[in-house]
Amino acid sequence: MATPGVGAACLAPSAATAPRRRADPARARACHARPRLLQLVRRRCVAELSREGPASRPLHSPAQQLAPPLVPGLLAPPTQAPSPTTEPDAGVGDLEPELHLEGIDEDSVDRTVVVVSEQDSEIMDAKEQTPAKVTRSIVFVTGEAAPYAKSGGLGDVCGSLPIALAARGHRVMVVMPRYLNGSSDKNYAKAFYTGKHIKIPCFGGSHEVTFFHEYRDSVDWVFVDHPSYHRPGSLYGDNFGAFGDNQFRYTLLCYAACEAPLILELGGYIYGQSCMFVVNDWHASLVPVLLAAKYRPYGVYRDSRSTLVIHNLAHQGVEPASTYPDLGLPPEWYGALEWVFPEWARRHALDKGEAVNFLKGAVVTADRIVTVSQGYSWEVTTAEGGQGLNELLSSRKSVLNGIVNGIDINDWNPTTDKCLPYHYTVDDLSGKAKCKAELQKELGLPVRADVPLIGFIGRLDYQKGIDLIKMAIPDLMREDVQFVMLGSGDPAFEGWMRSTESSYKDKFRGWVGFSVPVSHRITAGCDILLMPSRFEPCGLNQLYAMQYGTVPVVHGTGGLRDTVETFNPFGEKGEEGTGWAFSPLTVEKMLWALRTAMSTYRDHKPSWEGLMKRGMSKDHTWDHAAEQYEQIFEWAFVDQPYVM
Ligand SMILES: Nc1ncnc2c1ncn2[C@@H]1O[C@H](COP(=O)(O)OP(=O)(O)O[C@H]2O[C@H](CO)[C@@H](O)[C@H](O)[C@H]2O)[C@@H](O)[C@H]1O
Repeated sequence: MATPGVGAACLAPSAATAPRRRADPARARACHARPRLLQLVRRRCVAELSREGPASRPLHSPAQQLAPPLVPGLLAPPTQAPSPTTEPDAGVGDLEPELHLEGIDEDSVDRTVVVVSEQDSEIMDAKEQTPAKVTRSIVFVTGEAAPYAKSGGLGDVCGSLPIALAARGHRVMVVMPRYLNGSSDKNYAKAFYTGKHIKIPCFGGSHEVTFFHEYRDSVDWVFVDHPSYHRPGSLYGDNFGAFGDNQFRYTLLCYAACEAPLILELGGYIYGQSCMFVVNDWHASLVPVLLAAKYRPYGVYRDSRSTLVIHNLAHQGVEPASTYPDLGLPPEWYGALEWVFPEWARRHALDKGEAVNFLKGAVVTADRIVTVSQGYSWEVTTAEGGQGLNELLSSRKSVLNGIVNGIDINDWNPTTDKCLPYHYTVDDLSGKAKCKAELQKELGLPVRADVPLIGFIGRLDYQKGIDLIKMAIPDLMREDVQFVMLGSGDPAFEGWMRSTESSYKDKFRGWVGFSVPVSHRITAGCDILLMPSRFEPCGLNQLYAMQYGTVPVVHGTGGLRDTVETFNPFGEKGEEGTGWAFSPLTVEKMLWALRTAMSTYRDHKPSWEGLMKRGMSKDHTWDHAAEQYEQIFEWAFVDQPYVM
């Protein structure tokens, strides 16, 4: 019997000797539905492994063979199993075979055994997926992923890119915390306790975490459970600010993510040591440091590589240098995380500014670095955009690339969106006008088709340029216009939104809060979406807006400049462009762009329709980006690990 493609790499003796096999989604599903087949395959692979020579040892379980003995005393499983808060998953690890597949060869499995969920078939129907040329075991590590937990664009990307990669044939796992904060608990209802738990030596103790798992859309969603993830508030803080123990919470996540591929038998067998770790932002940034400092010296993960994905350089996970011993890293690795604040940023004359910086740790240890747009990959190497890391990032330019995010078109699609009262397509926009009227009704604004309705959605944060909107509002409100803002964050801006609403009752609505359905209705119901971001690594709202025929007016920076083409009525092939990207970032320029957009809306209807249709016709799917990520992974595996 031939070895099936999915996961074969993880059990293969070495990257050099193991032929890489193509694994397609159908095969992935077949594997999950065929535990017996997998167990047989695994036994065979294990047998091959144990024939390897003096280095091999008897295998009792993959975890025993691969992890703790090689990293002495690092992550011992606790002696007593903790009592799970959810029923153990009978489906993980010890599945009882019911199907008799002996004698069926791999190819016939591919053709005949396809277990497709309703959701899967919808996705497959929507677009025929191109399989990847080389398939891999990919482990995403992230602080958030939609729909489980989301505070912004990071959650959107980590909730959809893994699915796109899995659809191309990769075996994909996403590791994130199991946040129980009251509002997100129900999202984890289908994730079950795996029976696996480990103790993590850090912060002066030994901290037990457990693993939960859900298999959905061909992706293994792995949730790390620990009491520090169970508290009210948002993911990273509450009304009093960021949680004081975030460094601890995400240290646990990183250790757990390094162990997960070695110990979790998902769909019957482990991911193993030949993985591509995709570490997102500072929350996951300790992973490449751990690979270099705590695994590779003991022979583990030498066949793995890591890619750091920078979604936002503004958050780096910086804490006092005195916390370094808490991280459980060898003292000689301090330099990887060492960070010294410039003098102006220190608190007093005796403050030496010494700190540890998680994101910096990943910048100096990851094999590849990706930013979420090409424009941003250049900006991070400049003093203006590098947030203090520009020199380091410049020194790694040869492995630094930009890939513009895609969007989840199953979630963000005006023809099927469950949050919308009416649906529409590029060929029939009548539903959009109805969505606008419904939105005006919902907001208590005068229901008028002729007035331009401008929207803003986003975190109320310095990055998003809310202060510019605040300065422009008195001028803008003199026009015949309606404006709706949805956002939460800085309490000062929240208060300003409320008071502005009471000053301009017929024109302005400020919705303070975080509501995904409302964000969909605003995206569909508005004519214009405003994004005056100071910097924007990629930006998703402008992509959603274009997908919904809403014309973006943005500051031409980072990913906004890469994705929004300014309207040109005299282009070579006639009218061109999908919106307005203004620059520099001043109130005057922003007002100029808004007024130009509004007059085009009012006085040049055919041009406006052209703008809407060109935006809607653009390909915003993940397909192209997923292919580019595969190329980055290829390059990473061609090279030796950056830090061996
Ligand atoms: N009050 C609210 N209610 C409902 N939904 C809300 C909301 N506030 C924000 N959202 C949603 O959160 C997401 C925000 O995504 P963005 O990409 O615009 O910004 P963010 O700065 O969070 O992401 C960072 O990471 C992403 C992903 O890489 C980059 O695109 C971006 O430039 C970078 O700053 C969108 O889905 C938006 O609809």
